[in-house]
Amino acid sequence: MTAVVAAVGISRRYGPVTALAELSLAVAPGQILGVTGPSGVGKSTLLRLLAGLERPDTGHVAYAGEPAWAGRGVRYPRPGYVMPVFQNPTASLNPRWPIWRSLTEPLTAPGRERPGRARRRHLAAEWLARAHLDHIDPDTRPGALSGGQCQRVAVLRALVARPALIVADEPTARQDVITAAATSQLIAAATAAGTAAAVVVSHDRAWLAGLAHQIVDLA
Ligand SMILES: Nc1ncnc2c1ncn2[C@@H]1O[C@H](COP(=O)(O)OP(=O)(O)OP(=O)(O)O)[C@@H](O)[C@H]1O
Repeated sequence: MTAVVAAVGISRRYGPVTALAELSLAVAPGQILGVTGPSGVGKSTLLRLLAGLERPDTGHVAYAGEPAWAGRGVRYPRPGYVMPVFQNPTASLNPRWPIWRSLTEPLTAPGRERPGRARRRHLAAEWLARAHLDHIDPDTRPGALSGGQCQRVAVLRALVARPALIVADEPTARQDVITAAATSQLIAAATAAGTAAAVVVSHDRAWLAGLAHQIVDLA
């Protein structure tokens, strides 16, 4: 089965610092790969390389068997192929936008049929309900939400356009045990159909063990 994402011998340096050295992995459709390890070991760097946000200094990344960096810039098999969830949810949620707008923004990517404003608001409400966040008004601005609520909205935002690959950096960082379990369910449900894959970074090995099919420990 062709991997959703594969990396062969990827390395990344920042000046004198080797953030990641000679790493290889592959994630098949339907699979969740967990990444753990101590602070500074290169987990976020690995996610940026797998997401195509940065180019490896050595080695190769491939999406669905196609080289990610065949030309000057990254090439995804389709718009929205990869969706990131950043460590800091405010990086995904525009503070000036109501959350319905941020949540459904991936649906406005080129090559898609753009839903109208009312449809987007309705879809946002549906996704919030799916994450047991239906008490949140879709017109709320992120500043009025807790850190944990923002983080779950950021996870939902990564799922709405049904990406092939979800890369999530500490998606439960601000969450208690119950909300972390809800986040697991969202990620697991997004991959359960067997077409999408996920790579999830966490310091919480117990939580990761309950979610991931395989775990890479960068320690
Ligand atoms: N943009 C950058 N410029 C310079 N150095 C960087 C950059 N990004 C990462 N590094 C360095 O690369 C190393 C790996 O960083 P990275 O953020 O990938 O680690 P991490 O395992 O995700 O850490 P944490 O668990 O604390 O988030 C660190 O030494 C870090 O200082």
